[in-house]
Amino acid sequence: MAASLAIPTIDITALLNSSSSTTDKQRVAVELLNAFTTYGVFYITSPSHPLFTTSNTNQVLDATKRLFDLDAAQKAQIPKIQPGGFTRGYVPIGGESGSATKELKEGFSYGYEWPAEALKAKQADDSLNALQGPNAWPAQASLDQLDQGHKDSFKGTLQEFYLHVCDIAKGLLKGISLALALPEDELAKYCTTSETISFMRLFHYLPYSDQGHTAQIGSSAHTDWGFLTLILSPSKTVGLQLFHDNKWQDVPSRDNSLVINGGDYLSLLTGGKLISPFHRVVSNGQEERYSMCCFYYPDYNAKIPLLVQEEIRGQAASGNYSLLRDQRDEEAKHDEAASPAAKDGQDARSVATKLLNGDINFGDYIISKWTQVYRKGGAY
Ligand SMILES: O=C(O)CCC(=O)C(=O)O
Ligand SMILES: [Fe+2]
Repeated sequence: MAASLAIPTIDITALLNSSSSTTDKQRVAVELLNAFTTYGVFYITSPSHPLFTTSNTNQVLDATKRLFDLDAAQKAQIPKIQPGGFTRGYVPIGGESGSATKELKEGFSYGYEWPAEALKAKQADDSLNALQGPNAWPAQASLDQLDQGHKDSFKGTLQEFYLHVCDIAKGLLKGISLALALPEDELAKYCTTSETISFMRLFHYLPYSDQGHTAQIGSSAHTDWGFLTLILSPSKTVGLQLFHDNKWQDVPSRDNSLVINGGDYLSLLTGGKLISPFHRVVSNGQEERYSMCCFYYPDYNAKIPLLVQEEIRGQAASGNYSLLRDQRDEEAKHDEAASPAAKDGQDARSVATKLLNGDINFGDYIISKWTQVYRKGGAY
């Protein structure tokens, strides 16, 4: 097993209460700055918040397991995610990869639950952006089965979990703003409608025996593209790893806490000062692993202004950002015509330059990213 790092756990309570003193918030901001500039990965907790309780973790884990325990025919009824950025529904094994390696996981992706009337009105006047839309829940008969004999509803549990995690993300934005010596509400300006385009992904990783992690992997080495990733992983077995000091090192889950990863967007905003960590998910060859990951995005229309002046954008762009890298598999890279990243005669690299230059917004860009990691070969 790889060595373990001294990754801090930060109590973010002061960022979640409107009555907190500036001193208390500043104290958390200092810890965040330290964690973001050392690893880009850390744990957060807040003992008084319902999210960080064993009973909540068990409830969310139980709902997740129930879903993946559905039989193949029921899973086949759940709409599968499609290329194109708006990812809702079932992710079949092999249906996505950030590299040419097969990722041995299945997933379920959901996000903001629009009130029916609001959704209808927005669909009628065509005012939804391309990352907004309805969730793709299992069929009603499957939902009934998922709820049978359980006091907590499957859908209700997951909806509440999503809202709680988004609240935590909003709290973190305050702390990160302070960490950057910016007004507390500065970063929230880039995330005014984040809750409606961000989403949660439930993952079920399957064990594989290749401990070189080359033939198969849980999640290929990558950085996350958005603002923040918030991960609940009750599995105690090895899984998430961080590339640090030139080697892969375990980031084991801790009770009553979430793992936070800085995203590429946040890192680029800060000229690379806050790290978007290079990470992957591996199997120990024996156990299954479950995780629930919220990918918190900036607004669809967000650009990437440089908020921290002490470093230049050229330096930032030289970092290892998956956001700026072509993640299609090798075969697709040779088939430029079939690649949306290549539209208008642009290759993935020059589209990334457009993003950095502010000529394309985050939402339009991220759609091409999702198409890069979509894999046609997914099977149940
Ligand atoms: O499952 C995890 O713990 C992390 C997954 C991940 O890194 C990702 O999907 O971007
Ligand atoms: Fe990730």
